[in-house]
Amino acid sequence: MIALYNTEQVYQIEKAWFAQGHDSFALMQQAAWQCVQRIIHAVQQKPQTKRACVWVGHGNNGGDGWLISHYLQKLGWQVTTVVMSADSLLDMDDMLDASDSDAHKAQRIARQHRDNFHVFQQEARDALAVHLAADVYVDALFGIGFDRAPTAQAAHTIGAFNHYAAQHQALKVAIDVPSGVVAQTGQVFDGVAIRADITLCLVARKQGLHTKDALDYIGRVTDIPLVPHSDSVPNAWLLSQAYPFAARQNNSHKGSYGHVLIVGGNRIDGSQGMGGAAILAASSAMAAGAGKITVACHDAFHGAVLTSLPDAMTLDVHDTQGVRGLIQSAQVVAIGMGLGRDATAEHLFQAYVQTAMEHQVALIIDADGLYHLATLDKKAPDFVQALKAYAQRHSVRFTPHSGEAARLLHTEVASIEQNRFAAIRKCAQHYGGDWLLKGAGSLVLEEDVLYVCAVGNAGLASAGMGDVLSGVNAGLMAQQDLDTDQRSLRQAVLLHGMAGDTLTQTDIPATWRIGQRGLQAQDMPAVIRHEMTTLSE
Ligand SMILES: NC(=O)C1=CN([C@@H]2O[C@H](COP(=O)(O)OP(=O)(O)OC[C@H]3O[C@@H](n4cnc5c(N)ncnc54)[C@H](O)[C@@H]3O)[C@@H](O)[C@H]2O)[C@@H](O)CC1
Ligand SMILES: Nc1ncnc2c1ncn2[C@@H]1O[C@H](COP(=O)(O)OP(=O)(O)O)[C@@H](O)[C@H]1O
Ligand SMILES: [K+]
Repeated sequence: MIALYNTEQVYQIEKAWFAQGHDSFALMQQAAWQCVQRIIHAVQQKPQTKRACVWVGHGNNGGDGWLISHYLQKLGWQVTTVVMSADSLLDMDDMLDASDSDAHKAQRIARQHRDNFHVFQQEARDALAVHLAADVYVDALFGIGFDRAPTAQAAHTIGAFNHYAAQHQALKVAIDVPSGVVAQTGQVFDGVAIRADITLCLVARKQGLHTKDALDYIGRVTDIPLVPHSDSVPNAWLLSQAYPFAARQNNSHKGSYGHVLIVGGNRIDGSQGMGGAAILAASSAMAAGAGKITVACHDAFHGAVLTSLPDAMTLDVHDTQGVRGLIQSAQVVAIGMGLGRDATAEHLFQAYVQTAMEHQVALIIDADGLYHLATLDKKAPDFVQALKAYAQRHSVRFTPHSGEAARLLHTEVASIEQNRFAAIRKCAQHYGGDWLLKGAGSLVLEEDVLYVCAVGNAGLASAGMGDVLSGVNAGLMAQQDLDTDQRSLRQAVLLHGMAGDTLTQTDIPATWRIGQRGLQAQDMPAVIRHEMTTLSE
């Protein structure tokens, strides 16, 4: 698994390196030289490619850019350097000063040899345009120092980079981070960021590159580690490889693989109801290999459940006696998918979770279950505290998307989105247990270790996909013959994402192939089963 670091950790790694007596400017030179090697490698298919346009900012990322310009020129390339702001330009008549920053040293070296640069000005874009024909566009505007919404000048420069690179059909190479992407969080403000084909990530892989908005901007990421840092503890890990499943024992029976109870699929006040949520969760739990499934849903849906999933048993979700009885014999209760948000559903939620705790049953709390949990956090704090205490000793998984997480933390969605890494940690601190924060580049916090999911795609952005995931989760958790990794939350998230990727890949048998548009939750269970088989081989 690739280790992911937050911005402070990256600065810390650099600091530790310098503290050992290494020179910071030498590191910048190394960074630039290696970037140049990668750029040359990237264009080797087209050896006539020797025109670069390097856009530099005023910080150290810009320093990398000045040196990249210089080295490419030395290698015979035709290079234009575009400077974001005239403020960062040095007076070349001044002597090199020992207190010069690394970025200034870099600029001085580049300009001493050949002063071929232009200052970007929004109002004079047309005059600049004639200098911008190039095969490779290098983005050295901002790196990890970019941590807030761009200024107007930054936004205009980023926009112009994308515009002219597209006009010249240039390869877009981002140095360290595509400018406009916050390396800490993956956030991009109002779609203003460099759309890179390649990101050359310096020193250590930044956690924000693989989640949220960043996914649309990073292109292919290549690491240039520069300094040894294997002893530094990363903030998270990039999840891409599921654990293989062990074969089943010959001498086993359905009881060996656990009983899953799905509680959801309710119907309130004569509404159409949400029976589909329970059906999707149940069929996915079955596809993930659970031995036995019972669906506790509104009795209006019992016929539908049996038609689509004859392997399941049904029970009326309002039959509290019956459901409580079944909870005692289940290995896992997955509660909330289409449970409804009225007072009766809230009462059922609290009662069933209480029973699961009394009988030490593993829990998955999703969808409307999370809605009630947020309400109960204010209304019945003792219950929420008891659940937290229970989660210290037993398996409890909470699986919100940003909207549900916001409600659980009694805040706005925007504040979750601003820093999903911080949000998932807050959720776990407040409620205990293991957490999944869903969305592009989902975050998993399991046994206090943070993961960023590198599989899955926007085809999964359709109704019912979360219910499928709850089912996979429940199905894996129920199978006690599997080891902890194989039953883990991260394994469920991986299987779900992998099935989505398989369905939307272009190089797979036509039977499985669909597309991101029109991918439906009901397409998933069969492919989840296929992924599990592939992993078992
Ligand atoms: N010697 C070193 O420490 C090394 C640093 N390296 C490079 O240095 C980069 C980090 O450099 P810096 O810390 O100087 O940061 P940056 O070069 O990323 O950006 C710095 C400047 O941008 C400003 N800024 C931040 N957000 C902004 C926004 N939204 N709009 C406008 N301005 C904004 C900051 O206030 C700061 O002045 C790395 O990403 C990497 O490219 C590499 O050369 C490796 C060695
Ligand atoms: N753009 C995306 N890229 C990757 N995964 C996504 C994307 N959009 C949604 N997903 C995944 O699909 C699932 C959707 O779950 P959820 O929002 O709970 O849907 P629902 O409540 O409709 O079932 C989550 O696992 C989520 O991470
Ligand atoms: K950059």
